[in-house]
Amino acid sequence: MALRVAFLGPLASFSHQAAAESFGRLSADLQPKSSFNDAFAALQQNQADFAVIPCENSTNGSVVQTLDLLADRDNSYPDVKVCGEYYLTVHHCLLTRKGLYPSWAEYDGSITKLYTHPQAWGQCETFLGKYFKGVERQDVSSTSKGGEIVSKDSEERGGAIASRFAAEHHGTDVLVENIEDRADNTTRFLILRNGCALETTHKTLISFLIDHASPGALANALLIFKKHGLNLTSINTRPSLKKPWQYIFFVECGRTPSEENKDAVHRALIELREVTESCRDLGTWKDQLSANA
Ligand SMILES: O=C(O)C(=O)C[C@]1(C(=O)O)C=C[C@@H](O)C=C1
Repeated sequence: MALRVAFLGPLASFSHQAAAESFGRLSADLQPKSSFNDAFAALQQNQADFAVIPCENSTNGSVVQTLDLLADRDNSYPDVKVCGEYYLTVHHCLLTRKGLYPSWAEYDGSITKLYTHPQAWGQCETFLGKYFKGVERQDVSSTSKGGEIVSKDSEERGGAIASRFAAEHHGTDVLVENIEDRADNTTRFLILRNGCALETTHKTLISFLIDHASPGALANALLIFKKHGLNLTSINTRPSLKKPWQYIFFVECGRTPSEENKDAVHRALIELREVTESCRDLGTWKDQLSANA
């Protein structure tokens, strides 16, 4: 099953970008949620394996909503754990309904309302102070939500602060680009997981050669992994180049470390040496998909 990754939606938010960039290569199932609370709840209820949540911005400081959820004063999310981080460079644009203004050079100052996520205002204060002093500001659940609102409204002269990606997604114009106060504007996202659902797995890679003339030699070798509680996760072969049609087997196996199985790999290797022509321990590492505790 693909990894389920929750993030603040709708699609084309900065959180979506961060989730896609941090989990894209794992072909994850990216799940937009309408609030940070919903993303936390999905994780706690095992409806998501990970959540990608902003916690801090280089220009505007902490995302207090996230800190409040992590503070978890009423113990609603006891199993939510941080397992990683991701830095996203954040470039904001001013989005307006398609065709509303010909260009920024010809903008007549008629926008009456601006929409964005509360975090984004503070990242664009210089631009807003210069061109939109006194214009009404409406907080919305995400920058992408702001883009969606201005793409749909037909009466109002609204503007949204969001990404170029959101403009393309919602079919709005980009009236001005790079309106953030600082070109190095960066948001740090925390990667969260459910500490109960997914424990850290350690993976080990072992290679061995067996006597192909001996029936059951491979089965005997694989049974040793089973005996020591080592879960087989992949088997590959390459020609041994010693004899034609003889192979080196590469076996990857995983285990959730515990007091009982801490010597499992060592014990399995001792037994493997007895049933194989040769065998080699190629190393153990923390499985990236189960992440760090
Ligand atoms: O509104 C979005 O697009 C989000 O993903 C949220 C968020 C945030 O809360 O920090 C993410 C990155 C930017 O800093 C602005 C907004």
